Formats: sequence, C-alpha cells, structure tokens
Amino acid sequence: MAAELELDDVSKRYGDVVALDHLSLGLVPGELFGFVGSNGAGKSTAMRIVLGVLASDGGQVRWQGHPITAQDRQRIGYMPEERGLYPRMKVGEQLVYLARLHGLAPAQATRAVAEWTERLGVAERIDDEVQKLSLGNQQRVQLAAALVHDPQLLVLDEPFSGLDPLAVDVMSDVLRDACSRGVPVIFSSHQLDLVQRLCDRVGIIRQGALVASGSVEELRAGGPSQLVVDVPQAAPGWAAGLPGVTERGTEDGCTVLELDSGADDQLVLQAAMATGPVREFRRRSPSLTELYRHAVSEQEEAA
Ligand SMILES: Nc1ncnc2c1ncn2[C@@H]1O[C@H](COP(=O)(O)OP(=O)(O)OP(=O)(O)O)[C@@H](O)[C@H]1O
Repeated sequence: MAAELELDDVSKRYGDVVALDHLSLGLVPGELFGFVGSNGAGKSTAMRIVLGVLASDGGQVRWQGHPITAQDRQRIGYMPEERGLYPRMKVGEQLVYLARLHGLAPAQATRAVAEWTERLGVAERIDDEVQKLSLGNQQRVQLAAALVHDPQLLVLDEPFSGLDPLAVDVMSDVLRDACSRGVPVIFSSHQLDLVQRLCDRVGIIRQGALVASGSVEELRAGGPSQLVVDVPQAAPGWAAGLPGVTERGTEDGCTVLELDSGADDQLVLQAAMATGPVREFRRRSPSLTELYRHAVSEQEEAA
C-alpha cells in the first residue's frame, strides 16, 4: 500500500545541533505508528515539520504523493508537546473555536464538540475554564481539539504522558478507532510497553535518524533470542561462562539469558539441570524496551 504521509530525507539543524539527520519514514492509511527515542532524539522536531510550524533545512514532506500543502495541513489533528490550549477559555467555546478554524460550519462544530467531549469523558466540564481542569483532563480536551475537525491524519506528541490508566485506555481506543476509519496516526511516547501493545509499526529514532523500524513482531523476531529459566536451587551466576550466553538479570525469580545466534540452548539446559530442578525453560523474543536499549546502546558503542 502506498504511503499517505512521507518524510523523505528530512534534515533540520538548530545552530550546531543536528536535530534531524536525513530522516525518512512513511505512514500507510489506517496505520498506528509509534515514534520512540530518547529525549532530544528529534521526535517533536519531525512532527512540527509535518505540521509546518517549523521549516526543514532539506528533504520533503509529502501527503498522498504530492508535497504537503497548507490545505492538507488544515486536515491534520495535532497535539503539540507544549499543548497550547487557552487556559482562561471555556472548554466548549475553545473546542468550537478550534473546529471553526479548521473549516467546520457552526452547527457541525457544536455537534462534533458534543460528541468528542462525551466520548472522552469531559462533557460535564464543557463550561469550565481549561485551567480549572486537572492535567489529565486538559489532555483529554487537547485530544478532542485534535479530533473535532475530522482529521485525515493524527500527529500526537506524547499523548499518553501523565494519563491515568483509564484515560490511557480511552486514548488507546480513540486512536485505534481513528485507524479503523483509515486515518493514519503517528504518536511519540516513552511508554514502550504501551507502544508495543498498541502499534502496527514502530520507528526508533536516535540523534535525528531512524535506527530501526518495522512491525513490533518484525523487530522482536530480529532481536537476540532470550531464555527464561527457573532454577530455584541455582547459585547466582550459574550460567556464567556458557558460550554465547549473557545473563540479563532476573524476572519473577527466573534467570533471563540472552543467546547469540550460534549459542546452544541444550548446553544451557544441561547447565540448568546440573543446579537442581528446572521449573521453567522457555525461549522468547526480547521486548520492545529491550530492543530499544539495544538499538540505542549499540549505536552509542559504535559512535
Ligand atoms: N528551538 C530550539 N532551539 C534549539 N535547539 C532545539 C530547539 N528545539 C529542539 N532543539 C534541539 O533539537 C534536538 C531535538 O529535539 P526534539 O525536541 O525534537 O526531541 P524529542 O525527541 O522530541 O525529545 P523529547 O523526548 O525530550 O521530547 C535536541 O537536541 C534539542 O535540544
């Protein structure tokens, strides 16, 4: 499927700081894309360039195959990192105003605001000033602001930060629904468990460049294999010295081992059995968090 949104070789510097270093990525219709990377890796910069609030130094942003225009950008739902609601304006008035700015007729805007505030659980706060809401509820209003004008694309900068678990569920459902209507969604997050659970595809960015991207399954399958071993009577370090095996710590009393591609898991099993009973012995793929650490530290070692 052809990408709807494409960043092609996009670069951006702030003085000596390279914020984006020839970044390329594409989003297909209805795709939920998780954008992860350390603080300062360039996620917000990339999103601002998509929105046109910041100009790139090189490269191109394309929408449906053509260089993105101001009119296309009108149809983007954006949640900026710095948020940007007017604190003294009432929730409802503000949302209607923002919907009108994006071209909705008054009746349409009022209807969309009623629907989205209801869906996001802030309908009762519609006549309150934004500043009187808790931060999490302000964030729900911010998401409503991104959605009220029926966007063709959602670009959300850390939409999950600071949300309670129920609000995380509401946000996740809303994003999934947007995708099921064909709207591509790109969002940044440091909550990698959530990204792993939610996203169709993930991109890991480091120092302005994509160091890994693919579906969570692809990334996990390409990572180093792990063994989880429960050997209750083993002394610490029981697996030390086994060829191609690195101990990665313990989880719920089990030893987690990482295997190089040529490592022999049967040797590990023999070593485990030599310690006493083996209650559990299973292979698994690394989590996104582990892959992320791997991708970032590998690059640092290579630098
Ligand atoms: N207005 C600016 N002036 C100078 N440098 C900037 C500016 N905005 C961003 N930078 C720098 O550009 C780089 C990328 O920053 P950016 O905010 O895009 O990262 P990020 O991945 O969104 O980080 P975080 O996860 O902390 O939000 C960083 O080194 C940052 O310090």
